[in-house]
Amino acid sequence: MAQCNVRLEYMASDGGLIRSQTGRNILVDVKLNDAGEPRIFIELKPQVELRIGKGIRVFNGKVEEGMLTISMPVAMGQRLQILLSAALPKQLRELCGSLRAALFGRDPNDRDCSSSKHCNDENADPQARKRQRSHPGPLHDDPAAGDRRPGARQPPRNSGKPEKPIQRGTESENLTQAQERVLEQIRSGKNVFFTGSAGTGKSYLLQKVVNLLPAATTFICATTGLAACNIGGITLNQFAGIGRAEGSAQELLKYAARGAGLERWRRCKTLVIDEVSMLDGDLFDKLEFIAREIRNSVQPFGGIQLVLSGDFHQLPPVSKGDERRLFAFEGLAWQRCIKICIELTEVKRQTDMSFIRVLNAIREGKCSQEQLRELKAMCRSGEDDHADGILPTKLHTHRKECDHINAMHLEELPGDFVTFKAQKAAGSDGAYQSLLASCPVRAMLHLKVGAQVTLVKTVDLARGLCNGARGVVVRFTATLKLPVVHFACGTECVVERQQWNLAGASMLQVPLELGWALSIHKSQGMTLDRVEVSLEKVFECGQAYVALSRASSAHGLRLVGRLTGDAIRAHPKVVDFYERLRHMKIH
Ligand SMILES: Nc1ncnc2c1ncn2[C@@H]1O[C@H](COP(=O)(O)OP(=O)(O)OP(=O)(O)O)[C@@H](O)[C@H]1O
Repeated sequence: MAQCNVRLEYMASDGGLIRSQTGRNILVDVKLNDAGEPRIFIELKPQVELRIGKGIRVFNGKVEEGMLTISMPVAMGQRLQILLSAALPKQLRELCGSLRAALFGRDPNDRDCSSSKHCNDENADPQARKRQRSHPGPLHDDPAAGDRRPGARQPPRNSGKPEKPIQRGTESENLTQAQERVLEQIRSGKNVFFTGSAGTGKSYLLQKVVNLLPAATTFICATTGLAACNIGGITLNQFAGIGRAEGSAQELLKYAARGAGLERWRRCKTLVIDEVSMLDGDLFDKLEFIAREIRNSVQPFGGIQLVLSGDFHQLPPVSKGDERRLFAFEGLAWQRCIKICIELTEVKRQTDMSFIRVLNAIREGKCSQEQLRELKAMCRSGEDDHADGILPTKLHTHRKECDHINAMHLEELPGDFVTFKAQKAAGSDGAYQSLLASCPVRAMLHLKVGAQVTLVKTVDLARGLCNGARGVVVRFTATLKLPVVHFACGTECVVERQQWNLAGASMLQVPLELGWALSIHKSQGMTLDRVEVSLEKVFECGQAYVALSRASSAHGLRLVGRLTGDAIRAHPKVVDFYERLRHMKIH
């Protein structure tokens, strides 16, 4: 099995592209289907299952660079090119072994790839080779790193060749009307800010946006390392090449206009920034200045298309001491660049309308005493009575408190620890340390049978295995000692290591965190099945809202401690911003 970026290209008999589909961090495997026949399974949505038969060609010349191309006939003289990239070479070698085994009628689990007889690059179709070259290279999630590795794909330069048009089609499946509108505006090249309350599908939509835009000229960034890891991108500071962003705009320009940073600024056509609520307005202004200077352009943001996503009612920019940071919308760059704001209003995380109404009132800091009483009445109270042994996760304002609670509970469990050490796959020591610091998983994960765990990466949405899914470790597998987790949604499965990438570093680790307690900061973006919230220590606007809105239902939310209106605060500037936004009816 390989986890990689995937591009499927359906080609007409004359070599023209009919349609394509892309995805990042997708699982690709060769295994037997229910009828016992070997198939290639690609975990796109919907899943793609392909027959392995006559006419299949495998171009494995770039396996060591994390790329592999498979070409096969489909219907009516058409061919399908499967372009895999950003994979671990070991996984691709195994995939080639399984393919060869399948072609020769052996069990695809025989993954020996020592011979390259039938996985040979020599007779590669030149067109497929060309496309493989233009396909995202190893660790493409960090375009910044692409140019530093020996032999890595060079970014396309301004050759005058028109860029591949943005594809329509599969990306817009299952979207709400507002989500569709966002995609439409992005397709037409506009700068777009899309926002909405928790659970309205901003992250869901962002994934579609990422799949939609050409990988070579699109940079996927987030304001924090954690958020960047979650979307398979890089931090905004890494993109900009400005280190810790300390200094005046002129000083930052000097850093940005060097080496790989300069190359990224020049190459970038679309810049996606997630969790924009945590972007400091002053920094946004400086970046806009840098963009115009480096690109020698008077256009807003130097002509780069901006796609911003986030909810200003959630966590704000991190303050430095007493110095209050500006919201991004307070800066001049916002006025200059952002003309299209689209608010997603259809909540997808929860279905209970009265719970959604109370959450929305909390978001806007307008929760009446009556609504607070209503919330208390809706939520669970008293003892944990979950028959499956999965306890609610306690959300806390401070990470240290969570670490203490988790360590204590784990220690109390009987039995031996099983430890999972993160496996470094690529990157310098510095980049690897940054990845570890940003990643939602730890360098060392200690588990025991009975440990409460939270899944920290969406691995299979259809089976309820999303970021935040709660479960309990029921055993470890005999050979690899991987954890088998029973999840609150009813699924029980082996949790395998997943790949994490950031800024040129890559590692494999089991995507679990201890689940007795979790910091509110770390929970941002998650959907939690069972959660316990105490709002007594809340110190920041938006914190109470982030904590409460993680719950997928009021039934799965337990409120403890005193709940007063004081804990529920919305920042007046944010309230004003959203009022203006709605009043202006920009969209
Ligand atoms: N159009 C859609 N169709 C089906 N499910 C959706 C859709 N949009 C979002 N969802 C689902 O709704 C849930 C919440 O979505 P998501 O996490 O993207 O919301 P969000 O706006 O990013 O929330 P938050 O602000 O809390 O991070 C997820 O389980 C997601 O898969």
